[in-house]
Amino acid sequence: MRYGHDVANVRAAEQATMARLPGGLLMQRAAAALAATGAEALGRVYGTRVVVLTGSGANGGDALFAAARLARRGAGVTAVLITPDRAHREGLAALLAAGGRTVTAPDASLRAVASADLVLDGITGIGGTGGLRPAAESLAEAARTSDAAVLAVDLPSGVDADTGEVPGAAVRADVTVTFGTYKPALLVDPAAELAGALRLVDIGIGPDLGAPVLEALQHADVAALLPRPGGESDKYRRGVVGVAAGSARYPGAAVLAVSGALRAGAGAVRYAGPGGEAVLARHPEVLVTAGSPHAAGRVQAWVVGPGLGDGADARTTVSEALATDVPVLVDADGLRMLDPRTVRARTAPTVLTPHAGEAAALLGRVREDVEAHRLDSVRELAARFGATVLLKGSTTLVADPSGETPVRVNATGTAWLATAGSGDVLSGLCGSLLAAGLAPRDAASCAAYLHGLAARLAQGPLSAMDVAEAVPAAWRNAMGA
Ligand SMILES: NC(=O)C1=CN([C@@H]2O[C@H](COP(=O)(O)OP(=O)(O)OC[C@H]3O[C@@H](n4cnc5c(N)ncnc54)[C@H](OP(=O)(O)O)[C@@H]3O)[C@@H](O)[C@H]2O)[C@@H](O)CC1
Ligand SMILES: [K+]
Repeated sequence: MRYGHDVANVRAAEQATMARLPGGLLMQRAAAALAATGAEALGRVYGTRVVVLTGSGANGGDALFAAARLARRGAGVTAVLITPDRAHREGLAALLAAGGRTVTAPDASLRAVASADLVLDGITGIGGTGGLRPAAESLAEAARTSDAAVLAVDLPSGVDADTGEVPGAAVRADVTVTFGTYKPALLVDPAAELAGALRLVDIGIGPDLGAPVLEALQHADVAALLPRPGGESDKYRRGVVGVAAGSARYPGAAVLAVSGALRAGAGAVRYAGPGGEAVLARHPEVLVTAGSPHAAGRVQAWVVGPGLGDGADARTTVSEALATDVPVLVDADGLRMLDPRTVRARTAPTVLTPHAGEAAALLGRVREDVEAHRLDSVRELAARFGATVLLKGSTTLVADPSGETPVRVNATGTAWLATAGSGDVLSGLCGSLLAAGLAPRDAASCAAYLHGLAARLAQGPLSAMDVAEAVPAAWRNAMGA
């Protein structure tokens, strides 16, 4: 598991650790790791040009100490002092002692950045608030347009550490070296997208960290959560999933949702709706009824919504599914028919799987607002509906209604997944895992993981059906088989 902790937690852990260790040791550990990553990015250190964007806090101190190490290995180092009278005193002294120089004039600073091989971004770390200020903004822009590798210290400056929001100008890094734990901004978009490759460095604060606010599943976690059929498994033990999706107008959504469900280990899939013929043509093993969910027979979870359209039948379908006492996943068109009171009153779990536009409609906001505040939005939706919410996106988020468990973040997705119908496959996949008995948060986060991994394994341009067909390979891959 990869964990993310908020700033208050990191600061408390830092205090507790520092009380046991000699002063300055944490910063030296941070600087050593930064210098090593910087040297790796440069290939050969001697004779290269390194520029430090130096802010007024300890983030700048880390960067200055790291630069001093590179200067001692023969790099020509220039520290751009954004607030010259407030630069980290010991860090600056170390750099000057190692032969580095400083620059403060705006023109000279921008020229130094433009001709650098490596830029160390030490403007702000976890102490930054709001977007970059104007002086820092032009330097960040110069770094972005230069050929230099940009190495962010702890976080790309300008992002909001706790929320992953990017309130204004920010640095775009190629690599971020972060200390002690991941900060939410490194895992949640839009900030995560500015961080580049991530490198987590253990500086010794781990034992003092409290509960994480974020978790990202890794292969081993998914392998431990996925169901394995035992010797005595019958179809009900493996889970029977009901799919109420598709319409005369959109039969494809039914086929895709069923495909996702079949490939995620369900013992059987029952389909209810007008798309039965199309479903059977592709998947003869499915038990089909033309009626509504009531007519479908016993299932252990329902997937309802993809391609339903918005007619009266669609409303009946959604309310019948919600009236059952099994887990229900609501997606796509089904999300437009949701009343928070009905969802909250359910005794079995409900999972909602909106993309940003659907989430915005549920929250009464505009899409851009949800995209800018993803973590907030997913938490608020989960609380408002009393449901587990999976907010789709380049980094998919899964929040539980209690608000007490860490939000799960999935990073296996690829841009190729933004293809028509891929969400239908995801809902089927997740429905299967719910039917197998996984807790809603586990089902949703494992489904997102497998879905993203399937798209990666399928490689390159792909259709939604390609994603569904690659799910078994993703499953085997996660299981290490
Ligand atoms: N945690 C750990 O264990 C360890 C942490 N370590 C390191 O410490 C870092 C945290 O250091 P920190 O607390 O000094 O804050 P930091 O991020 O340098 O920024 C604060 C300064 O920036 C300024 N400023 C604020 N907003 C701004 C903006 N938008 N644009 C421009 N400037 C802005 C603000 O100035 P002011 O508002 O007062 O003008 C303030 O002075 C952490 O990220 C890690 O790198 C390591 O040494 C190892 C151990
Ligand atoms: K930084």
